[in-house]
Amino acid sequence: MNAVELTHVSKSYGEIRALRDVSLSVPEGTFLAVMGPSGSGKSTLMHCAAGLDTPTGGTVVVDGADIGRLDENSRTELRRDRIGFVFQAYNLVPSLSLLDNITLPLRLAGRAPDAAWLDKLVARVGLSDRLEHRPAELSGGQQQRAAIARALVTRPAVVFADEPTGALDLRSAHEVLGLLRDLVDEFRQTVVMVTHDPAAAARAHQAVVMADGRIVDVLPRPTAADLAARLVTLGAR
Ligand SMILES: Nc1ncnc2c1ncn2[C@@H]1O[C@H](COP(=O)(O)OP(=O)(O)OP(=O)(O)O)[C@@H](O)[C@H]1O
Repeated sequence: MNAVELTHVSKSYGEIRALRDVSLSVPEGTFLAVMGPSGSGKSTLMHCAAGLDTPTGGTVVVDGADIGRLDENSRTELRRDRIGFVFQAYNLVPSLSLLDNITLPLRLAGRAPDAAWLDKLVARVGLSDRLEHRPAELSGGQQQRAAIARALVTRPAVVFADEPTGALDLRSAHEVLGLLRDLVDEFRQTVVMVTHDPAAAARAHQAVVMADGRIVDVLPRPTAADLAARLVTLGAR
């Protein structure tokens, strides 16, 4: 089954056509990277796929639910319970401990943590001995790993990661990407990641390249060199 399925999705902002007839399937348990020059529509694609923005045309199905047919409450619930988000700037709550940050989505949903899953997740992201710390006491890499645990705590159908390594040094970025890939391989977590970095996208199972609101390339098992070369030709147009 597909965790996410976009069919003929378009999105216009007035005269600007940010997405033009985009169709895309993300099978469960796979890792997809979305690349493309600035302004090509990556964020718009992700926002439409995550129910944060409403397409002008086409359909978006997440975890079997046609988002366009849901009322606002059901869409909010779907986002809260079935979708995880990881941002470039981590977006942890500074006043909360790491543990409270990680379990926040469950509290918002009025759900009790599954203790076994929480332990496993926290151990897997390497933060078991940091749970009482505040975000400011942690490195950027540790904060992003906490944000990844927070995104996974509800066992969502899909995690959307927007430039998750954009603020990290090379070594932390490598760790975070390795972690995302492992979560896909070990837990069959579906991940969709927007990135400008060909080396990051090369960790995905598949990469799509966007230009002018369209998907212009689909690369299975992408290499950093192939992606970098493709982006150079797009940038040169
Ligand atoms: N809220 C908005 N109102 C008007 N135009 C918008 C809005 N959001 C995006 N756009 C336009 O839609 C197009 C696609 O933007 P989008 O942010 O999706 O690109 P992107 O590939 O994510 O770029 P970047 O890599 O710079 O983040 C651009 O022309 C942008 O200016």
